[in-house]
Amino acid sequence: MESPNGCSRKAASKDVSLQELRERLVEFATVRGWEQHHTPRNLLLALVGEVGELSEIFQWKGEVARGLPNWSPGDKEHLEEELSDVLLYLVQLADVCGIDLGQAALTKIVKNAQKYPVNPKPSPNYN
Ligand SMILES: Nc1ccn([C@H]2C[C@H](O)[C@@H](COP(=O)(O)OP(=O)(O)OP(=O)(O)O)O2)c(=O)n1
Repeated sequence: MESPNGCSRKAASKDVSLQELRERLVEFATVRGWEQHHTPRNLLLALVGEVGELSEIFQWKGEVARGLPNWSPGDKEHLEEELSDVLLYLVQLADVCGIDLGQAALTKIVKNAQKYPVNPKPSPNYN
């Protein structure tokens, strides 16, 4: 079944690994001769720029309900693109820094759980 942006549901539900993205991005840059430009600093600046573009989508909209029920297919497609740009630059940044992003993220989740145990005293942020 086709989604509004033309992607099949099967393709949309495929479990994509960070390693696959990393490999695809290395190929993308290599065949264009862009590796020389993909330095940590340049990729960080590109990432921040894309975070800005992502922010613009939400700018001035007020609070937005989870699932974006009132957004048009076009708005959702735009969001998909900007989220992807952020992810793709983040994956590239981690790669050129020699960081295994998937493992690093799993390790950070463990650290987060230790820092914020279940059933602590009521958090002032949520009460
Ligand atoms: N040197 C580059 C340039 C682009 N890209 C990839 C990563 C992003 O997914 C996307 C970014 O492309 P654009 O700079 O054209 O940005 P947008 O797609 O957001 O276009 P626009 O800024 O016109 O909305 O392309 C990349 O890997 N390396």
